[in-house]
Amino acid sequence: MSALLELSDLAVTYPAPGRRSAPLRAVDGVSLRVEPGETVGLVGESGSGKSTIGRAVLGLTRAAEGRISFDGADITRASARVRRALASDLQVVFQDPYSSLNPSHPVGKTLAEPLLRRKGTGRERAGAEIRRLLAAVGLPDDAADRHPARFSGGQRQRVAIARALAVSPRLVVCDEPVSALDVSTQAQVINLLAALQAELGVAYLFIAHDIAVVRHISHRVVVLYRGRVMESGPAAEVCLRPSHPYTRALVAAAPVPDPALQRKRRQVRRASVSTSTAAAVAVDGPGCPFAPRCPHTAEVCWSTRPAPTTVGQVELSCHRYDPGSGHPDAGAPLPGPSPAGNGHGRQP
Ligand SMILES: Nc1ncnc2c1ncn2[C@@H]1O[C@H](COP(=O)(O)OP(=O)(O)OP(=O)(O)O)[C@@H](O)[C@H]1O
Repeated sequence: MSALLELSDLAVTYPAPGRRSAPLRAVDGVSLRVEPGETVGLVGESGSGKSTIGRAVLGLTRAAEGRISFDGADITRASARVRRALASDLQVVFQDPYSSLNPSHPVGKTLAEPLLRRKGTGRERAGAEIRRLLAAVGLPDDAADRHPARFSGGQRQRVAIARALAVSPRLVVCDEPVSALDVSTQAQVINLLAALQAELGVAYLFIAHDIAVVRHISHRVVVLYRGRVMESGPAAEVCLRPSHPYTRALVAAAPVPDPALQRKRRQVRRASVSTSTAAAVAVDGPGCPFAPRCPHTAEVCWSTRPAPTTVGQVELSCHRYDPGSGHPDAGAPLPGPSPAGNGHGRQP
């Protein structure tokens, strides 16, 4: 059965700043699926290609190679007309709602626009729909008369979510939707997204650099490094028992409230990732992109790109992972409670 969203070997390149250098492969051979009603988290450090994937799905950036399909239809190079038609199925929530909401429009007008574009929706029906949407995202009716500047950051993000949901999309690309919010507001917005998903059956491609946030909302997680998938699988497996040294480093970097545990985690992180300057230098060689930072490298890691292998429900791209013994430190639980959140990843 076809997925709601499917990326197959997606590559996106950007022109290099200098004329002589090769174009940057910001996304390189990424494959993933999002099923209806599911949340797939896309996590990685800054520059790993997360937003580029989101933009390619939305048709804002061109794919250089590979295929993007939505509900079985190839949309990789969809025309503007097809994209316009897709807008009712495919929506986005960005990190900064202030820049994506029109500051001179009251919120009611912003929400009315997509509703009135729908055939057969008159002003009266749109008004009722706006009240329903505001209630769904936990805002009072009179929010419709206020301008974006009169809301807090968390409330503005609720407005952005309401606007995305106004057209009853089947998939929302959430690009760092909570990164600009304080921790307690983050939790409220995450819980809101999860509740709306349970009610409406909408799917999310949820992009964030914080693995704790991603784990809390996602059913499945895809870990990106330099545009390539390092590890993917059920959120609980990937985030609680990370196998790839890079995922282990990401998990160990997530803060925990206890300073003693934090110290132990820092030790794990140091053991997981080399932090030397030389190691931070980009490699575009034939090997594993993580090799310069990895403490487990062998010769093959420098010469050959690792192919994804399946270990239980997880897919890993690592030459050094041995399903029997793992890496020297893989599989062992990280010290202390797992990063924020009280669940073990969400069940589909
Ligand atoms: N328009 C662009 N032109 C040239 N290079 C770009 C462009 N957009 C992104 N890049 C580069 O592509 C790579 C991936 O960027 P991208 O923004 O997708 O990563 P990200 O994981 O979303 O990071 P962040 O969380 O910082 O946004 C980075 O090296 C970035 O500098």
